[in-house]
Formats: sequence, structure tokens, C-alpha cells
Amino acid sequence: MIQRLCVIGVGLIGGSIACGTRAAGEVGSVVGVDADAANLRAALDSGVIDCAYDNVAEGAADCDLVVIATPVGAIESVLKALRPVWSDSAVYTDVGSTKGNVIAAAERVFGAVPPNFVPGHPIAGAERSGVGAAKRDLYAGKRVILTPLPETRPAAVDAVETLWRCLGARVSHMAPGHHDEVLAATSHLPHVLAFALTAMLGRKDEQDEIFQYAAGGFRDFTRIASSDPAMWRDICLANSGEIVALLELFRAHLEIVESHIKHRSADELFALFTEARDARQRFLDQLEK
Ligand SMILES: NC(=O)C1=CN([C@@H]2O[C@H](COP(=O)(O)OP(=O)(O)OC[C@H]3O[C@@H](n4cnc5c(N)ncnc54)[C@H](O)[C@@H]3O)[C@@H](O)[C@H]2O)C=CC1
Ligand SMILES: O=C(O)C(=O)Cc1ccc(O)cc1
Repeated sequence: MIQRLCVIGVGLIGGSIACGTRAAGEVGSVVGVDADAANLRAALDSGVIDCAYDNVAEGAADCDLVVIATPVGAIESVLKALRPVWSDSAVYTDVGSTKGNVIAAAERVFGAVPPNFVPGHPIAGAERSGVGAAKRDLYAGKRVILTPLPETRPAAVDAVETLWRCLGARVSHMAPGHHDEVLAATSHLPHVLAFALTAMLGRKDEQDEIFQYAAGGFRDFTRIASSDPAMWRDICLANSGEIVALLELFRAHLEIVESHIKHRSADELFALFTEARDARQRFLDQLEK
């Protein structure tokens, strides 16, 4: 049981942790900290949090578990603000979509990553933001990746695993670099492609009104281009090396498709689309495992 949980950044992800732990009966009180006064007010009014602070150090003091759920570009400043009240008896974690930069930020702020800080990332979410989008069951059946370091205290890892399990999530461990490589492929690259395609067509739409004739496939492909631009700017800057390497690979693949279409290579196109459909089926099959 968590006595006093502090959520820094009470948006979609932090707000869902707050209401999920309360629904599970696993928390005494929830302290919310947010830089956006209107969002903080909404979190308090809707009962997602019990008390609200705009100051990180004041909110986190005397809490036994502190979850940092701000965009990844803000995590270093949050760690700096936490440093004066950092308690050896509390456990700290984050939910950032990238892990290498969060660990590097902790090293810069503290000299070394504190043994009671457990970097984490729930592989669950949506294209919506803010506490209004929070859901108590957001993490049910979803995966969470923790990237503890050799110096991370086992009891701190246990406490963070217990938090996620009480929300119904399945917890795995990964090395931070490996996490950033894997997530660049399945999350960061698709978001960049959706943003790029939608922006390109958006310019064309001003001339041709093409969106009027878009079908379900366009809606499916571009849903994630409705995601928060500031959050995705931060992710792209934080994991730029992995993302740029994948964009280069993707560009080469796109050129192959282009060449098959240009040269009317029907068999090659059929083989490539079949390979893609089979790969997607493998993805769907493992979702059910
Ligand atoms: N949206 C998603 O589907 C997922 C997001 N994540 C990660 O979770 C984190 C939060 O994302 P969301 O909840 O979607 O964003 P959100 O925009 O819904 O919530 C973030 C909140 O942090 C607050 N904030 C920003 N800077 C702050 C600061 N310096 N101090 C205090 N509060 C601050 C904002 O006002 C906002 O209310 C990000 O690091 C993101 O990469 C992880 C998994 C999924
Ligand atoms: O909207 C979607 O489908 C997502 O993919 C949400 C998401 C966004 C960022 C993450 O780090 C993890 C999940």
C-alpha cells in the first residue's frame, strides 16, 4: 500500500496512474504537481488527486512514491527541483518514452543515478493529452518496461513493479539503450511518419480539399498524428540517433517500393506486400499471447 503518492505531471499518463491506484485501493492519498494551472485544477475538481501543488519540491516532500510523468524534455528540470527534498526512504520513477536521456539527466543532476530512482515506460497511451483523457484502466493488460541500472536498489524496483502490477500491467526489464532502439522502431518512427504524411497532405489539402475524400485507412494511419506536438518534439530530440538511423533505412525501403511501382514490377510488389502482411499477422498473433 502506498501511503502518499506524488504524481508530477497529472496528464493522460500521470492522471491514469493516480485514478488507477485509487480504484485498486492501493493508495492513501495522491498529491498532484503540474505546471499547467487549469489542468491541475481539473485534476483536483475531478477527484483524480487529493491535493495540488505547482511547486515540485513542496508536492514531493513526505511522499513515499514519486512518479515523474512530464514530457521527457522537462524531466531534467524536475529532477533538479527534486534534488533538495530527495529522500533516501522514498522511491522515485518516471514514465518517459525514452530512457537514455532520462538516465543521462539523472547523472547530470545527481552525479550518478540515485539507487532509489527506477526509470520506467508504460507501453500504453493514446493520442490524447491532459487529465481529461486519463482512465483508471489504461494499463490493464498492457506492458511496462523498467530499465534499472546495476546500482538500482532491488527494493526500489520491487516497489515500482508493485505499482504497475496493481494497475494490471505486465512488467519487463530491459537495458536502457536496447529500450530506446526497440521503441524507436515500433513507436517513434511510426509517429514521425504519421506526422510527416499528414503535414504533407495538409499542405495539399489547402489547394485540393483532399481530406473530404479520405477513407478509414487514412484515419487509421494518421490517428497518431493527433498526438501532442510538444511531447513528440521532446521524444525525437531525446532519441534522435536511433530515429535518424531508422529513417535512413525506411527511405531506402521506400525507394525500393517506388522503383517497383515505376518499373511495373508486379511480382516484386506482390512479394513485398505479402511480406508486410505476414509480418503484421505475426504482430497481431503475439498481441494475443
Ligand atoms: N501519451 C502517451 O500515450 C504516452 C506518454 N508517455 C510519456 O509520458 C509522459 C507524459 O505524457 P502524457 O501524459 O501523454 O502528457 P500530458 O501532456 O497529458 O501530461 C503531461 C503533464 O505534465 C505537465 N508538465 C509539463 N512540464 C512540467 C513541469 N516542469 N513540472 C510539472 N508539470 C509539468 C503538463 O502541464 C501536463 O499536464 C511523457 O514523458 C511521455 O513521453 C509514455 C507512454 C505513453
Ligand atoms: O497512441 C498510441 O497508439 C500510442 O502509441 C501511444 C504511446 C505514445 C508514446 C509511448 O511512449 C507509448 C505509447
